[in-house]
Amino acid sequence: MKCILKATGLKKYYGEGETQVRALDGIDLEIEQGRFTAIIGTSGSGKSTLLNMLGGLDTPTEGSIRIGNTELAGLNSEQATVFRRKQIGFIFQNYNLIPVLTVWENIVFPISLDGREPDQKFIMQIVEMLGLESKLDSLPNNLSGGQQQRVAIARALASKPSIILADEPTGNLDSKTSDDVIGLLKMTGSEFCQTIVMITHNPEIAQMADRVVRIEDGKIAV
Ligand SMILES: Nc1ncnc2c1ncn2[C@@H]1O[C@H](COP(=O)(O)OP(=O)(O)OP(=O)(O)O)[C@@H](O)[C@H]1O
Repeated sequence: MKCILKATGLKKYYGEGETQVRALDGIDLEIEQGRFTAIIGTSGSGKSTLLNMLGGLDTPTEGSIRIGNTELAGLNSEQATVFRRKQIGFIFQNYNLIPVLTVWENIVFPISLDGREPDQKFIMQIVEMLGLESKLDSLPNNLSGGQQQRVAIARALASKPSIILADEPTGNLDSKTSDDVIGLLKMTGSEFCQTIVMITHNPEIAQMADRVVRIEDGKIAV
């Protein structure tokens, strides 16, 4: 299968000298297109740092990241922002919805930022899959945690990114809601042929992935 995301010799060090933290200490990782990869590891092992690097939200101390044919280090910050918005959908544990915007406005917000027209038909398909049709005019604070996370998923999918990066997306949800959300994410992922990379502490969710990568002390455990 085609490799869509490749990290080579990835290192991220914070600080210097005795207090230096080696959050990532030499990661080589290839992610295949269309697959669901779970990233697991103990707290502080480097999972979020890795995901942030893979999505270009932070820059490595050393090493390179290639997404498709694009080398992230070759982009200036403006190009990187545009690239991220088009190619990557992010989902975070805390949903990161904008409280003063309605559900619909939240979903289309990243697309409007790019000055693009939202594909209304496509987005309504996602909205229906996620069971959000009746909530489009609501404000996020009036929704349950599971509903808010579904809005965040819809927002991540709406710009048709090739990669979804999710950092503990179900960390704040009960187990039933969490299973539903992961099920929906897997379904939309396979429907739209998206590559999913997800950090999880939950072994049951990791079991649903095509591949599990364990991080230990900033390295991939073998
Ligand atoms: N901005 C920062 N400055 C200094 N150290 C940092 C910074 N961000 C992360 N670290 C350190 O890097 C290491 C890896 O952190 P990271 O958040 O990637 O771990 P994690 O595996 O995602 O943890 P968790 O499961 O608790 O979210 C930790 O020791 C953390 O304290």
